[in-house]
Amino acid sequence: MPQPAPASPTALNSFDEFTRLDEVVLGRAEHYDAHHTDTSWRLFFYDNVAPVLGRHATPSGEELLPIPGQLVDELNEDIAGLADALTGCGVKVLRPAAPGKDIDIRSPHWDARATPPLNVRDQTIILGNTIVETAPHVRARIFENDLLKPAFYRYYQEGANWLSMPRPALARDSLDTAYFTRQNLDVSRATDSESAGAIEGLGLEMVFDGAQCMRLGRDVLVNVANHNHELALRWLRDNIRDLRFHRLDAMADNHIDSVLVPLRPGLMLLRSPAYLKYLPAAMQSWDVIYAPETDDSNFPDYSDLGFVIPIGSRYMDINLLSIDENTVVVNSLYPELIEVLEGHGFTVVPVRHRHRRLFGGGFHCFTLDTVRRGGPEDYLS
Ligand SMILES: N[C@@H](Cc1ccc(O)cc1)C(=O)O
Ligand SMILES: NC(=[NH2+])NCCC[C@H](N)C(=O)O
Repeated sequence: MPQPAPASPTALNSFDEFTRLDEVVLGRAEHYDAHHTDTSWRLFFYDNVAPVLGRHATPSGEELLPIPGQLVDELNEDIAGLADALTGCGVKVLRPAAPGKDIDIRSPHWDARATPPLNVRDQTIILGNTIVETAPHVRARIFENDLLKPAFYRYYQEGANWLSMPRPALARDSLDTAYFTRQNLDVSRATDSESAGAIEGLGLEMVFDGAQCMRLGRDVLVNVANHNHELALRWLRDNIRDLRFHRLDAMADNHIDSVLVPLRPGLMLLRSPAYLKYLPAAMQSWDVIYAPETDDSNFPDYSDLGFVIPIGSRYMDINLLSIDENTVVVNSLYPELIEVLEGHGFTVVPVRHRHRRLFGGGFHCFTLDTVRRGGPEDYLS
């Protein structure tokens, strides 16, 4: 049943992924007309893009990979549908500011075409009453949170705490390739075209995205797949003293929200049984809904549009957004999942989302849930 959201302004309060949602920031895609495929981008998406980078059809020297305008328009249509659905559920929807044009950014060591604030889950974690800005991996995303600052200041005025991890320089050797080399994967297709400058003596930096975390009340799961992430886990533990951070040992290359989504205490959605072993012991006895198989017919056919790189996997739609412990917003183009969730008694709000593999985000990625009703409960004992 839709419940009215409280009158604004509201204090920041978000400790988990599933208690009743009252307020959310929803990303936007205006001017998402290219992927800047520099080394930091290629490494970040390597799991998904390596096979395509290997094909002779790739824009090897050409770093700006254009995205057809029709796809951006369709994405914006789908996001508008998501905004309406959230409002219809009684959730207050805030938006980042819109970039007015394509923006080229430059640091002392590199330049990049800025990514618009679409996947707002990625560069921030809300931990209770604290906004934590994380340390971007992709150079094109380093100023992305500027467009969320109007919202962050609003919460700050209402009493939120606000912290930022040290901003990484993302110089030539800042990123750790260990996750790939440990699997004997050759990363040269990502690193061969590196043009960024080096900073003498710097080495691996703290680099980490908010979407590497899953929040469970007083506990937070943190995916650590390399030394960049290891430094960030230490920073989280040193700076947020009242939550318990659990290290997931390389459950994925980086983000985990298309692998695992806690649905309510004692029940989670998981990509497959192979991922259980990464979870804290207490979660291994939770009930699990495994993501039903999909095939290519669930995804648009882009053959008429020429070369379009899928930066997201087929599992992107696991990435749902909970309105409360019984209500979830799910991509209508994943009917197999809707059926399973309804079978478990969930009310599913279906919203169409076509191009999730091109822009690399589902509904969890597109949103930053700033106000939920739950507190720092102990769900793990
Ligand atoms: N393999 C990564 C790469 C990726 C990250 C973010 C995206 O938006 C898209 C793709 C996926 O989990 O997590
Ligand atoms: N918060 C996000 N942007 N999550 C996206 C994770 C996508 C994941 N790499 C996949 O390809 O399935």
